[in-house]
Amino acid sequence: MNMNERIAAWNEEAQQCACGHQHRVVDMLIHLEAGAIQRLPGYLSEQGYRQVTVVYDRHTFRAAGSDVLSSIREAGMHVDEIALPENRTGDIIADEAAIVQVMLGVRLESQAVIAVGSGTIHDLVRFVCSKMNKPFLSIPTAASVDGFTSAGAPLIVSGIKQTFQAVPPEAIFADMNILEQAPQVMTAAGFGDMLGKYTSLADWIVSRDLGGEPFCPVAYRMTEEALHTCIDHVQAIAEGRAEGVAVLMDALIVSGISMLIIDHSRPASGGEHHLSHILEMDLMQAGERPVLHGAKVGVACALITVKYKELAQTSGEQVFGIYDQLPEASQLIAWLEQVGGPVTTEQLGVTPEMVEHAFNTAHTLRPRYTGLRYINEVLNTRLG
Ligand SMILES: NC(=O)C1=CN([C@@H]2O[C@H](COP(=O)(O)OP(=O)(O)OC[C@H]3O[C@@H](n4cnc5c(N)ncnc54)[C@H](OP(=O)(O)O)[C@@H]3O)[C@@H](O)[C@H]2O)C=CC1
Ligand SMILES: O=C(CO)COP(=O)(O)O
Repeated sequence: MNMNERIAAWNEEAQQCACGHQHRVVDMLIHLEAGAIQRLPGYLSEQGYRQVTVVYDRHTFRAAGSDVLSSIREAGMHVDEIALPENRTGDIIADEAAIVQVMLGVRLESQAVIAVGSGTIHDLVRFVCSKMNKPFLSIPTAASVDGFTSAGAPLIVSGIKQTFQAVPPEAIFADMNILEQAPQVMTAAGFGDMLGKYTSLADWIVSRDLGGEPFCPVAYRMTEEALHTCIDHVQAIAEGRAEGVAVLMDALIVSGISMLIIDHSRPASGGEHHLSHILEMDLMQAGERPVLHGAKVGVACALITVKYKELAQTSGEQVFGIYDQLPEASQLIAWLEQVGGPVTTEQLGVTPEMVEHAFNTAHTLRPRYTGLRYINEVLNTRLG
C-alpha cells in the first residue's frame, strides 16, 4: 500500500475507534519518492494557485529552494521569496521575530505558502498559514524530525517552548534525491526523534493509567510500528542509503500523522521531549546554538530510560512495569552511535547544571502526567 492508501486505512480505523478522541480525518497528499519536487508545479496548477510564496534559508535554498523557485517560474506562476536570515549564533529559531518576518513576507494575494526546510521552517510556515488562513505546502530538506505532517507548532515565545495547534500541510513533496543528500547528522537526528518514541509511548500508558488522560490505540500503534520499522533498518539508516532514509522519512511522516489524527503530541512526545525542550531553552539563554532537536531527544531518551527502569524496580506501582519493557539505555546509545548521532550530554554541549535543571523542571513544561512528573512530584517530595 502506498502512503495515501495507508492514510485512508488509518482514517477508517480512527473513525471506528471508540477511545473518546475527536479523530481528525487526514486529507493530505503525500509524495515520498525520488524526484517528488518535480510534481509541485503540476500540483499548483491543478489547485488553481497562480501566486505562491516560498520560505527558505541559506542552507535549504541550496538543498532545494533554488530548484523549487525555478520550476514554479518556468511553469509561468508568480512566486514571492522569503529568505530567512540567521541569528548571531548562525541559527534560525521559531520565535516571535521569525514569525513576524514570515508574516511580513506573505502578501495577502499569495494563494499558498511553501516551506522548504526542516523542522524550524515548517513550524514557522504552518503557524503563519494558520493565522493568515492560507494553504501550507511542505518540501522537507532533511529527514530530521517528525514535524512535517503534524499540526502542532512548537514555538519559542517569551523564551518558553510552547506548542500551538496550527495547520498540517495540504501536500508534502518529500524528494528522496534531496533527503539522501542531507548531512548524516540530520538523518541521525531524525532517528533520535524516532528513538524517543520508546519513552513517549511508555509515558502515554502512564498518562492514561495514572493521569486518566486520553489514549488512542490507533495513534499508539501507528507510532509504535513506525518506531519498530526504524529499528529494523538501523544499519541502512546508519549508512545513509536510500533505503534507510526512505524508511526513516516514512516513519517520521507516520509519526506526524499520528499526532495529527488526535490533535495532540502525546504519542510522539513524553518526558524525553520535555527534557530536550528545557535543554534547548537553556542553551538559547546561554547564547549557544540549541543543537538539532532529534539529537537532544535521542540522548534524553537514553538518560530518562535509566531513571524509568529504576522507577519500575523501586516504586512498587504496577503501572510503571511498562518501563521494564524499554530497551536498555546501553542499547539506545549503541543505536544512536551506529547512526552517527551524539550520545552524551557533553557532545550536545550542555553542562551538568543544565541536565540537572532539565530533570528538575521539565515535568512542568506540559500539562501531562509522565514518569518524570511522578519522580519529581511524588518520589522526590517523599524523599524530602
Ligand atoms: N511540529 C512538530 O510536530 C515538531 C516540531 N519540531 C521542531 O523542529 C525544530 C527542529 O527542527 P530540525 O529539523 O531539527 O532543525 P532545524 O529546522 O532548526 O534545522 C537545523 C539545521 O539544518 C539545516 N538544514 C536543513 N536541511 C538541510 C540540508 N538539506 N542540508 C544542509 N543543511 C540543512 C538548517 O539550515 P538553516 O540554519 O539555514 O535553517 C539548520 O542549520 C524544533 O524547533 C522542534 O521543536 C520537532 C518535532 C516535531
Ligand atoms: O517534538 C515533538 C514530537 O517529536 C512535539 O513536541 P511537543 O510535544 O512539545 O509539541
